[in-house]
Amino acid sequence: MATVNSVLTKSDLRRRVLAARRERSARERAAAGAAIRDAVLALPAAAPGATAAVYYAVGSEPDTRPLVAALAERGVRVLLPIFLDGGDLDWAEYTGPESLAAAGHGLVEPTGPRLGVDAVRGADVLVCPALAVDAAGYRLGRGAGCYDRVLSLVDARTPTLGVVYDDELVDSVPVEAHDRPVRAAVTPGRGVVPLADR
Ligand SMILES: Nc1nc2c(c(=O)[nH]1)N(C=O)[C@@H](CNc1ccc(C(=O)N[C@@H](CCC(=O)O)C(=O)O)cc1)CN2
Ligand SMILES: Nc1ncnc2c1ncn2[C@@H]1O[C@H](COP(=O)(O)OP(=O)(O)OP(=O)(O)O)[C@@H](O)[C@H]1O
Repeated sequence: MATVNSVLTKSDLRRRVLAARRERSARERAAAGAAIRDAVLALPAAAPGATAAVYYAVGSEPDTRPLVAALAERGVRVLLPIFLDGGDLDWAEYTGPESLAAAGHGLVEPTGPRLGVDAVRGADVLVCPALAVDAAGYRLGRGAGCYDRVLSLVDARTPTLGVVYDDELVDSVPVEAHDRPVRAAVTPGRGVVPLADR
C-alpha cells in the first residue's frame, strides 16, 4: 500500500482501506482490540486518575472497546465523542456499558451529561480514529474533519495517538492545509510508534 499512496486521492485511499477492513476476520479484530488496549494502558498518561478521550469503535474500526473498559476499570476518566451537526465533537463520560446508546451514522455514543466541545482540552491522552497514519503523523479520517478540529484544540504536549491496523501505517497520506498530525500511531503489531519529531 505504501508505494502507491502518493498517487491516490483521499477518497481513493478511504475506499481501499475500508474495503480491506471489511475482509479482516473476527479473530484478527479481537486480537487487535486486546493489543491496542495493552499498548495504551502501558503509557504514563493512562495512569489512574488521568483523563483519556477515546473513540468508541464501531464496525470494522480497530477495536477500542476493550481499552475503554480497562481504562474505566483502573480509574481513568474516559471521555467519548458525540458527533454534532457541522462536524464538531461534544464529549461525555463513559461510566459503564449502560452509559452508551446507538446513535446516528452507525456510531455508539455516551448518553450522560454533555461536557462541551472544549472538554477535550482536559484530556491527558487523546486516542483518535484513522483510516491511515503516515510517518509524519498525518492521518486520513472519515472526511468530516472532526479530529482535525480536536487536534487543533488540545495542547501540543498532549500525547495524541492515531489507531490503525499495521498495514495502515504508511509512508505518506495526502495532506491539506487544515490537517493536523498525531504524535504517535498505535498498531496491534507494533504498539505505540512515535512519529517524526513529535
Ligand atoms: N467510532 C468512531 N466514533 C467517532 C468517529 C469515528 O471515526 N469513529 N468520528 C470521527 O470523525 C466522529 C464521527 N465522525 C463522522 C464522520 C462522518 C460521518 C458521515 O458523514 N458519514 C456518512 C458517510 C457514510 C459512512 O461513513 O458510514 C453517512 O453516514 O452518511 C459520520 C460520523 C466521532 N465519533
Ligand atoms: N479546524 C477546522 N475547522 C473547521 N473545519 C475544518 C477544520 N479542519 C478540517 N475542517 C473541514 O473538514 C473537512 C474534511 O477534512 P478532511 O478530509 O481532511 O477530513 P479527515 O481528516 O479525513 O477527517 P477527520 O479529521 O474527521 O478524521 C475539510 O474540508 C475542512 O473544511
